[in-house]
Amino acid sequence: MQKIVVEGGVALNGEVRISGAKNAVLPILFATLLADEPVAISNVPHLHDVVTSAKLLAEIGAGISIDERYGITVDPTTVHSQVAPYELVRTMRASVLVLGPLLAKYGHAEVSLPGGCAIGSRPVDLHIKGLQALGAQITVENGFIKARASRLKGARHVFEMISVGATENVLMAATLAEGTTVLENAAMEPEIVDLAECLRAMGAQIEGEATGRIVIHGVERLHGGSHSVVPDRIETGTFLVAAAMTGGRVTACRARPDTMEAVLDKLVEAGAVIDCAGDRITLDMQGRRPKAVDFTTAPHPAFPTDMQAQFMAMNCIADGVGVVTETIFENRFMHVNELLRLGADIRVDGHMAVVRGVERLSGAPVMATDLRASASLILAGLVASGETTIDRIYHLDRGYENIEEKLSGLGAKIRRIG
Ligand SMILES: CC(=O)N[C@H]1[C@@H](OP(=O)(O)OP(=O)(O)OC[C@H]2O[C@@H](n3ccc(=O)[nH]c3=O)[C@H](O)[C@@H]2O)O[C@H](CO)[C@@H](O)[C@@H]1O
Ligand SMILES: C=C(OP(=O)(O)O)C(=O)O
Repeated sequence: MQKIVVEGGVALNGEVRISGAKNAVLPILFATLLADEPVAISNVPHLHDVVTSAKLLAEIGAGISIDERYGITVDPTTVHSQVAPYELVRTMRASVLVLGPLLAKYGHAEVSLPGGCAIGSRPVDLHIKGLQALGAQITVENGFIKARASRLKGARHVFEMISVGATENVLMAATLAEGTTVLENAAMEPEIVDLAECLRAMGAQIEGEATGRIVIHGVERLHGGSHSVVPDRIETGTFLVAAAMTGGRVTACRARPDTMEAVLDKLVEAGAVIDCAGDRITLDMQGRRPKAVDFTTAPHPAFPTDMQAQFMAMNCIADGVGVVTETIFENRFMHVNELLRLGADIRVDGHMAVVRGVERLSGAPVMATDLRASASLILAGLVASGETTIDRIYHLDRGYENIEEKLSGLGAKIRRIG
C-alpha cells in the first residue's frame, strides 16, 4: 500500500495552481443526466472520486469521453439503467446524488443506501423528504432507496436542517418538475452555486441559489451545454494553512477568494498577511509562528467542516490555546489520536477539542482515517522534526489532485512510496 513520507522543517514558498472543486464536480457530473444532449465539463480535477463517478455514469449507460485536458463530456442519451449499485455507492457517498436526476428524468430510480463513513452516520432522510415533497413515492427496502413519480410537481419545501447533499438532490430534481419549487433553509455553499450555474447552462430556470431560498421554475427538458468547475476552496485553504504553519509565503493561483471568507479571516486572526488580487490569494507569514484560533464549523458562509482538521493541525504548533468546535459531523476528530502521536497536546470533550500549541512536533508513522484527516497529517509532517510517514493515503487521492507534486513545487520534502 502506498504511503507518503514528509520531512519537516521547510518554509513553503512559491505559487500553486488550484484545481476544480471535488465537491462541485461530483454533483455536476450527475446533473448531466438531466439533459437530453451531451454536457461538457471542464476544470475537472484528477481525483479518484471523479473516476468513481464516471464509472457509475458508464454503468447506467451514459457515454463518457475525456479530452487531453481531462475535460469530461457526458452523453446521457444512451442511459439504459436507473439503478446505482451498492459496490459503487459504497466507495463514494456522493453517488446518492444520482437519485434526484434519474427520478426527475425517467420517473424512477433505485439507489443503494450509502451508509455511514468514518466521520459520521451521514443519513439521507432529508434527501428523501425533499423528493417526497415534489410528489415522489419512496420506499427504502433491501438497502436501496426506491423512488417513483410519473412527473415530479413543484412545491414549497422547508429543509428541517441545512444539508448540502439534500439541497443538491432536490434542486436537480426540481429543474424538470412541473411548476415552481421553492426550497427554504437550503444550503448556500459555493458548490451549490456552481451546480446551479451548470444547470442554468443546460437551460434550467433557477434563482436565489446563494441566499438559502432557491426558486426553481421547472422546464420540460434540459439541453446540452458546457461548464467550468469552480476552484476548490478546500484545496486552496489547505495550501494556505501549509504556508501559515511553515512560516512561508505562498500564492494560490486560479482560486476564488470570494468563496472562502471565513477561512481567510481565521488565517488573518492567526497572524497571516493575506492579499487577494483577482483569482490569486497570497499568504505571507513572514517567518512568524501562527497564533492559536478558536473556531466552530457550520454551514456556509461559516467556517467549513472540511477545513477543521487542517486548522486543528495549525493550532497544534500555534502560540496559545485554540478551541475547535465541530457541529456538522459527530465523529470528525479521528485525526486527533494521530496528531497526538506526533506530540500534539489536544483534549477532546464531545464536539469540542482544546488544542494547546506546542513548540515542536516530532515525526512518526501515522495512519490517515479520512480525506481531510490525511491532509492534516501531511500539514503536521511539514513542521515536525524528522520524518512522518502517512499510511492509508488512498483517502487523500479521493480529494486532492497531485498533492505531493504541488507541495514539492513549494519546496516541501515530500514523496510517495510503495
Ligand atoms: C452543511 C455542511 O457543512 N455540509 C458538509 C457535508 O455535506 P454532505 O452533503 O455530505 O452532508 P450534509 O450537508 O447533508 O450534512 C449536514 C448535516 O445534516 C445531517 N443530515 C444530512 C442529510 C440527511 O438526509 N439527514 C441529516 O440528518 C448530517 O448528518 C450532517 O450533520 O459534508 C461535505 C463533505 O465533508 C461538506 O463538503 C459539506 O460542507
Ligand atoms: C468528507 C468529504 O467528502 P465526502 O462527502 O465525499 O466524504 C470532504 O470533502 O471532506
